[in-house]
Amino acid sequence: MTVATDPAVLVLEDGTRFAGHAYGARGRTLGEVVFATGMTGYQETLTDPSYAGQIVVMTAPHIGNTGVNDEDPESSRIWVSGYVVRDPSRIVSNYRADGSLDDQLSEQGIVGISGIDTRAVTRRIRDAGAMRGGVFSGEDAGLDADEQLRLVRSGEEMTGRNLSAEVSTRDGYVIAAEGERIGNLAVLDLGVKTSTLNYLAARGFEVHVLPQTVTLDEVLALDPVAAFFSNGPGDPGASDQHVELLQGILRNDVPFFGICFGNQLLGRALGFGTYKLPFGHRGINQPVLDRETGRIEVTSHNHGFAVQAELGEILESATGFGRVEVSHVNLNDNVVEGLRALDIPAFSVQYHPEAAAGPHDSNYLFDRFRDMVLAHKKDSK
Ligand SMILES: NC(=O)CC[C@H](N)C(=O)O
Repeated sequence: MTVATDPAVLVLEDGTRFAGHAYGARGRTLGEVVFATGMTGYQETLTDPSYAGQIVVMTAPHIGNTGVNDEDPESSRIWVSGYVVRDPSRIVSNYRADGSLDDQLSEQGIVGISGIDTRAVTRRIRDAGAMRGGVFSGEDAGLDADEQLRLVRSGEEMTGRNLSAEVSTRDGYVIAAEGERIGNLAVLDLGVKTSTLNYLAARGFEVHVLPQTVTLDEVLALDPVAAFFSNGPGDPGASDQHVELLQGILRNDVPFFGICFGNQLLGRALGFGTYKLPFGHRGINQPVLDRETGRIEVTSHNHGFAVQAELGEILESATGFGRVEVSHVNLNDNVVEGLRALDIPAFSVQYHPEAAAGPHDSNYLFDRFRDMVLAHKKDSK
């Protein structure tokens, strides 16, 4: 494979410019520039719908070594709006590979840039916070620098952005339960990852994946043993309709588990606020404390927002759902990483127990969910 040498530039909204080479599709793309620290798992990152609207900078310097395959994607396509790497691999070297990352980015129209000092970009974002940015290549690389900056600054801010409609399934579908069947699980697809669905089906749930427009009546018509809200892109503060849906689900005594965006929506449903982190957590090496067991897990993350809640004591839901506690905390920065309601069967985590890509330390949460649902089923008989 030859590595392209035609010019491209990454422009940040503060005016910083990083010159590099075109990678993937040529053209221009805009988005929020964020960095991801995983040393492995670029396919899982690229296909995670939560990255919609974001230009992802990989801090691992060498990307593309293992090419691409059909087994690792977390959804049907690449969702990042742009991709920034330092040193793309010149060869594809893996027995599972059936193509190169560069080609796949081109095929899917994803504008990337290589030859970038990704450490410098990361330090800039870490110091100044996530910013809007743009990648310009092909003819757009030749645009006037002022024009490029104007375009970047005309891009949408992530704060206030609702992206659920862009990533959610249009039609509902079902994944059959494996083993002993527990019952129907209503899954709100806000950008769900395939691994999550597989883990849920493997725990005995008949997984009904529902579009983000689903109504409470439609959810209840499934006679669900539980409900699940997925990860997803955008600002949880802009998802009022999903907060209301969740409140309806909780009021109907349906047990609930949420991941990432789903955790933020549980936070809001219980009456807490959400806020934007300076540069977020994205990677597969984030230490999280499970306060119930005292165990520390190394976990997979991808979030730029978080739930605002006191860590110290037992809290009271301002929306009438009783007592709540912060169940998990990030040990790097004390950000809330999980919530548990004490008076209703509901909990959620801000990180990714499906671990794609990433360590499997937190897989137990799917068991905890199954156990909670089975206990609730028994109690309500
Ligand atoms: N992975 C996710 O679900 C991300 C949730 C939300 N979009 C955030 O950035 O915080």
